[in-house]
Amino acid sequence: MSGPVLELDRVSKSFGAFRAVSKVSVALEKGEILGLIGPNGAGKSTLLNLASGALHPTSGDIRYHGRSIAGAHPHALVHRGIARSFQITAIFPRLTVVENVRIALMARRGLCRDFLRPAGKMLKTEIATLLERVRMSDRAERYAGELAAGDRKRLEFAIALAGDPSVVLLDEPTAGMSGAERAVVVEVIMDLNAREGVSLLFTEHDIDMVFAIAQRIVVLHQGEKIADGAPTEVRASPRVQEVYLGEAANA
Ligand SMILES: Nc1ncnc2c1ncn2[C@@H]1O[C@H](COP(=O)(O)OP(=O)(O)OP(=O)(O)O)[C@@H](O)[C@H]1O
Repeated sequence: MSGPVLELDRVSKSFGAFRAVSKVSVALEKGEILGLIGPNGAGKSTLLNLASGALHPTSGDIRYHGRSIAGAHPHALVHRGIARSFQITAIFPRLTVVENVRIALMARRGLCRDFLRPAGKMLKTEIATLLERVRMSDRAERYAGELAAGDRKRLEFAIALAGDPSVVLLDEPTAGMSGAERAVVVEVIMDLNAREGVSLLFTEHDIDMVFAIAQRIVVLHQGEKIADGAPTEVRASPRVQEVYLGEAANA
């Protein structure tokens, strides 16, 4: 089927009298890496929350493969193929990397009632594949709570990928990481997109990273979309320079 995988169609979101997102339209194409940028408070996280079902739009529609998903519960969307990775990682710190991934796989496959069975060999191949995809094979037996920021984020990717998603939404995937950790996370993101054809929509404060990996960039400012295009077009936009890049330069 052609057309966007995920489409936000003139979505608005108000919190009381405050409009955090105002009539924003964004179409994520199949296999695309789309970066969402904007100054603090521009509405990026709100837009990602609307896309993942964590928030429901005040008006406008959201479609996944052409069908409206506005108002759908996040769990339902995960099962349909939209995975969300959070700014604050949602992992079990006292379990190992392998155990965390196993639980994610079991949950996605409705095997939760088997939690108490000896789970040593269950899903071994799938777990190994997921860990390989996020470059974590060598950390399989480490406790999740002892991992460095970049490793935690990659474990979180593995958990998101356990549902075999076609769309992955990422909220600041390299936040709080060292340069080296960031480089590995970027490599994993690029690889997921290139090898698996996963469509990615991500927010990020690290502008260099956005311009390095995004194929298209949407810029928000005060809840409104002010640019949407190829990185070179966005970089050249006087409006973007004025409200966003100018602000960064003055910071
Ligand atoms: N639950 C909420 N209730 C009230 N206001 C909210 C709520 N969530 C977000 N806002 C407001 O909506 C605006 C957009 O917030 P949002 O977190 O989407 O921005 P952002 O672009 O992700 O910002 P940042 O880059 O700082 O993370 C902000 O002014 C914020 O204070």
